[in-house]
Amino acid sequence: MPQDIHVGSPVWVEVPQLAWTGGVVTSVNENEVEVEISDEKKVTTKLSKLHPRDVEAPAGGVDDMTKLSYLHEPAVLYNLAIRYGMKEIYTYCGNILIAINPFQALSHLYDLKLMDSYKGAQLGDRRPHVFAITDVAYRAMITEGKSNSILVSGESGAGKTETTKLIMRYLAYLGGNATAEGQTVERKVLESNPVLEAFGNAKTVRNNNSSRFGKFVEIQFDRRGQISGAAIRTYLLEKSRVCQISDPERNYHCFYLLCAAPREEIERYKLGDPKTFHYLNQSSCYDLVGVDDARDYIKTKKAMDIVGISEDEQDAIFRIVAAILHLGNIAFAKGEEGDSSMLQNDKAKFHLQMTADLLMCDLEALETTLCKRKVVTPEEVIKKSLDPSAAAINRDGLAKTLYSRLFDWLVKKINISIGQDPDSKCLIGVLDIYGFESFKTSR
Ligand SMILES: Nc1ncnc2c1ncn2[C@@H]1O[C@H](COP(=O)(O)OP(=O)(O)OP(=O)(O)O)[C@@H](O)[C@H]1O
Repeated sequence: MPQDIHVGSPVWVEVPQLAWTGGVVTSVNENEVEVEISDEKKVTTKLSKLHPRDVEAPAGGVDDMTKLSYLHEPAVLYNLAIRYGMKEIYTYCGNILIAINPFQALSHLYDLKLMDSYKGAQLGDRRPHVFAITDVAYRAMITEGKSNSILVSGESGAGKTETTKLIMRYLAYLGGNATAEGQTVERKVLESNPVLEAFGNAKTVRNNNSSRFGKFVEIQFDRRGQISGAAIRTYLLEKSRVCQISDPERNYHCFYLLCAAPREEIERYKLGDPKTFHYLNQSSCYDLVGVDDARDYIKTKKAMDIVGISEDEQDAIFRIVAAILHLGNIAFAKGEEGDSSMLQNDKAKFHLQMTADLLMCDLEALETTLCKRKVVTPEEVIKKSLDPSAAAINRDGLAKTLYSRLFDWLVKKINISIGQDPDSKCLIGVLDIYGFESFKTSR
């Protein structure tokens, strides 16, 4: 709480909608303060809720917020807003870079000329930029001979994935030579993106293409500082989304892509309208504006070709995706014995049959797995019957495990295709992980 606020002090005061607005204190009465915010409009608030305002701060804001007289929330937000208004999306706070999503292509910010200008420059010599941060990480790696990491964090839709791609582009510029490895590795990492996105991204309230997993991209370098390999590690895939989605979000893209596949494939996997699948119809959102799922299905398959996933493997992948959709439609009813369950109807039997066919497993074994739980005691193994709701939970557990194993397998395959360098001297890791989101309930 500022001690020196008195009548006439310029302050920031919290107001609905605007978050913060500037004003001048007109009266102080113990803890109650009256602030004139504009056109003789006044608000009354507690002294502890006010922040001092620097009236001498530069009109165009500052490019490094450690230069601000006051480093509190309203000062930071105001500075970022002024700069954003001037299309300056990057601002430093010491050696941390803050990037504001421009939601429009700013190609002049990322061209070759600009990359040249950041090469070897000291942090702060040039305008704040993601290339400057990357350059510092690279130079430190070269001079100290130690690996380095860049952490990219922010809430959903903030621009983490785009920023990660820009970091990789700049590292390829620094550590690649036009004909060889650097470019190839960067290209391979980027080319694997559509595959990762089809299986790890989904539409959320904030972002139509939200990554629902954390990603650590390792760019490996040899002794000359040239890129010699790369690897992608993934974390914390949001498994619950496979079985549970809320309106107006979507499940993982791959489910909708497969439902929009050419007729031959739809018949092979006995699919149809996404509205007929329990794992998709919990939300009323099926289509995305500007996205053609049928076209993206073909694009994903092409990306799979590029990363070396064979036709047979692609069939196996989509069989699992289809099996998960059928699995979700296996509904249970109360069985004859107490606390037991059985398939609800012929429709459930059809989906069980389809799941077993697609997963190439025994139908009865699958049914038993869903309706019973194995309890291992020191003496024996008991099969305990499950009531319909426990069987549904069991079914969802299987769907989640199948999906996350499939995702892990894809990542492994992508890494083989990109190629790691076992003798790499150092690496730069880029961690793209969501943060700052607070949910009412954590799933
Ligand atoms: N630097 C940028 N220039 C232009 N557009 C951008 C930039 N950064 C982000 N965007 C736009 O914002 C959208 C969302 O960004 P992005 O997918 O990178 O967010 P994210 O933080 O990774 O979100 P999530 O955590 O949900 O995956 C992008 O699809 C792109 O349209």
